Amino acid sequence: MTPGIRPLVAGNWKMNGDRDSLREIAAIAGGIDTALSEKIDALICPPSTLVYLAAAAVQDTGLSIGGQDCHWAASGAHTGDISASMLADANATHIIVGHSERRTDHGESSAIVRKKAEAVHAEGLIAIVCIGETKGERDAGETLDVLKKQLDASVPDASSAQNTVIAYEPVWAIGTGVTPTAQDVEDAHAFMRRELEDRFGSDGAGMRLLYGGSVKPANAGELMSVNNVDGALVGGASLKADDFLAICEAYR
Ligand SMILES: O=C(CO)COP(=O)(O)O
Repeated sequence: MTPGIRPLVAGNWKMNGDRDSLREIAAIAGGIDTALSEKIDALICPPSTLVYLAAAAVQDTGLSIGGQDCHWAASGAHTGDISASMLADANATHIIVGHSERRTDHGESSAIVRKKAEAVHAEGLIAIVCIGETKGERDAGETLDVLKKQLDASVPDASSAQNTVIAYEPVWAIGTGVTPTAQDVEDAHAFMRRELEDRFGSDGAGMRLLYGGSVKPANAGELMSVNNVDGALVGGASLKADDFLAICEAYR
């Protein structure tokens, strides 16, 4: 938590979900009651095939719908890609950029991630910029160096507390059931906060810093109470309404 910052609990469905899954999204929206939505923002990022339908299903609820990635261009000859303006047109409010699976599977550099985040901002949407070290980098004691390099190169200069969320996702904690200790998370988030304050001043102080990587109902309470952790980016446990809502409940 950071005093004065409204938490964001975000689900990244990755390459999972079909139209049947809209029921799960409706169930999540139904579980974010008024009391909870006064305390947190809640977001699900389904595959792009479902964004428009999901956004229609959650209208006037405490749940928002986002995209998982976008191209940096608004339109053009980029077969298979989707633009931030298309996701905006489908009523997405946020777009994840720079997820480690994009960086690894698609060779995305921080320079590309930055261009994508700029495209998100240009559409008036919120960019969730992901950073995080690999196991090898952590073992070599390079975690904070990696975070600094990725923050510097991935986060656009025009970022503000309103249009940008940073998600710290240690690559080795994603989908493994293994998480860093609360102290390790606190150290990483304190470091990111200092870096962002140095660069963006009060906007850096107000940016939401999410933790992601094997967040589940059993560890959400501990992880979400860590200083400078302003919410979660949840993968596997966001696919089932009961699990995702149990994570949100950490903030009730
Ligand atoms: O990559 C993640 C969210 O973007 C985390 O995934 P898991 O919660 O499945 O570890």
